[in-house]
Amino acid sequence: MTIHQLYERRPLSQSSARRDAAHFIDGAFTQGTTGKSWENFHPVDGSLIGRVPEGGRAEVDAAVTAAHAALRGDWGRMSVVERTDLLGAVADEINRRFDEFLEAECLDTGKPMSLASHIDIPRGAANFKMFTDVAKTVATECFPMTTPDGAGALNYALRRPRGVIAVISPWNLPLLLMTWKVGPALALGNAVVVKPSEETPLTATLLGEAMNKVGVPRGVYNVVHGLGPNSAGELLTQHPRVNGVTFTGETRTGEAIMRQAAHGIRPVSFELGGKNPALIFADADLDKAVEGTMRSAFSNCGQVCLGTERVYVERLIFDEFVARLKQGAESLRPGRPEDPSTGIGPLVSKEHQAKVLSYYARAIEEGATVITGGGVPKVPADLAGGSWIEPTIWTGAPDNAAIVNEEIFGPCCHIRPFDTEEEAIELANSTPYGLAAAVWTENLSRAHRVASRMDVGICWVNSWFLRDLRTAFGGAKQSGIGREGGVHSLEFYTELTNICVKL
Ligand SMILES: NC(=O)C1=CN([C@@H]2O[C@H](COP(=O)(O)OP(=O)(O)OC[C@H]3O[C@@H](n4cnc5c(N)ncnc54)[C@H](O)[C@@H]3O)[C@@H](O)[C@H]2O)C=CC1
Ligand SMILES: O=C(O)/C=C/C=C(\O)C(=O)O
Repeated sequence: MTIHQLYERRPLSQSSARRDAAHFIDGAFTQGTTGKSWENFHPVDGSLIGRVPEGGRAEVDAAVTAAHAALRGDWGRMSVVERTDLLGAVADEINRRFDEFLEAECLDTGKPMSLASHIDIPRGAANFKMFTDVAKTVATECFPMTTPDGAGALNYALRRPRGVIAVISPWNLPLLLMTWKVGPALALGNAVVVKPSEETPLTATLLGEAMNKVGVPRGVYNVVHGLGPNSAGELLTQHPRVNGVTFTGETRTGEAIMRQAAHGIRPVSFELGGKNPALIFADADLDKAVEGTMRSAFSNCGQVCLGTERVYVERLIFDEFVARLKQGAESLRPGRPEDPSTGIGPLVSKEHQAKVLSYYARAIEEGATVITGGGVPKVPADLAGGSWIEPTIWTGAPDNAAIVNEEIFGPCCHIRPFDTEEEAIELANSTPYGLAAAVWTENLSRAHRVASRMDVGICWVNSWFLRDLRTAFGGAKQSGIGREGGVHSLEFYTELTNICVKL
């Protein structure tokens, strides 16, 4: 039976029992001691999924203490092979319980199962597998040197785990983005305390069960739920015994976390916001460019930091491109995650819907022309409680408009014509962000030339979100600090100790 057949008769929100989340500290699930909690709602219809406990100082302290104990205990003593075998088993366990992870992720986010079953959950498992390979093949540098007595000396560098890593993760790709950090952290011998987004607590909690099932020692993987400021997020990133902080989310939040991590000089690794451009040249394969931009602007309801919110199209094909993207956007039918014909899910929450709608209103004030969308779609009565939004396309806004410069994080883009390659490059680089770009052209020389001038961490040519996990991933300018992925993750998750041996 396929996952869609499983849910054919009953919506996901009615087919599962109420699910309360729990902290996972030192290998055990707990509701903690604060007595505070919040309600977690299904963004599709506003139904209650369950309650989430809010962690405080006691939970954060307990989790950090457990993580240090794990580093001093069995986990710290394991060989790389033993450690990576266990993490391979975690990946297998995610795959074995694939449907449970899928259901939890779609309950929390409302995203279509067709999307999460192809991207979120498989990547959750792959993030563990990939970094076990990296950890097993880490090389080290060695510099033989001469000394005045002629005997010489040998320098070699040992890579050691950094220690206890705080992982602060967002709600748009909850399991994928959390394991993208937990995978390398653990493979390289660290222990983690995760503070998942308050919007999406379930898959991080479920991963605790997988860790216990395969025998990952207690204290290696900890989860403390809570909010950001004045709550578990701030307490964790300020905690004096946390040795490094890795974060994916909004740039302004990154600034706050950086200040918090400054106490005690803790290193940070940040993947932050974007206002990513797509450049569509007249010599592009238009079918591919339209299909790629459809995905980059609208998939996951536009809640992807790498998504395209600015599209620059060579004037010769501008009208045709706009017409075709409009047609595509209007074909996206809102629906429940379990419905295979669903083209677009809701935004993650009512709060985020209000934010995106405020930009839709701002677009009008700024003089943009609404090509399609701009509001809340009509949905069947049983979905009326959800945080739905129309895929939206604008043209004609001035280059300094907020909708052209600020990250909206919704299914929307502004399309503007350009006349020369030089102009397109200048427009693409014109925001303080520098996460990703997409260049669409069939001209090989132009592809390389333009890509090399994008001020971004990741530039796709004739594609989008094509991910090889061995590559450096991260943002330039205000879109991040550092790179993760493949051997690049070694930089943040390990400390180098140079050993100089006099011969
Ligand atoms: N570029 C990206 O990858 C993402 C961008 N966003 C954007 O950010 C906006 C705000 O959404 P949020 O969920 O609030 O994202 P956020 O970036 O504020 O939060 C992400 C994570 O950081 C935590 N956090 C917030 N403040 C903190 C603090 N002072 N110390 C420690 N942890 C803290 C949150 O609890 C959550 O786990 C969204 O409307 C969206 O536009 C949201 C998610 C991902
Ligand atoms: O593929 C990845 O590792 C990450 C993809 C998306 C994000 O980082 C994001 O939307 O925040």
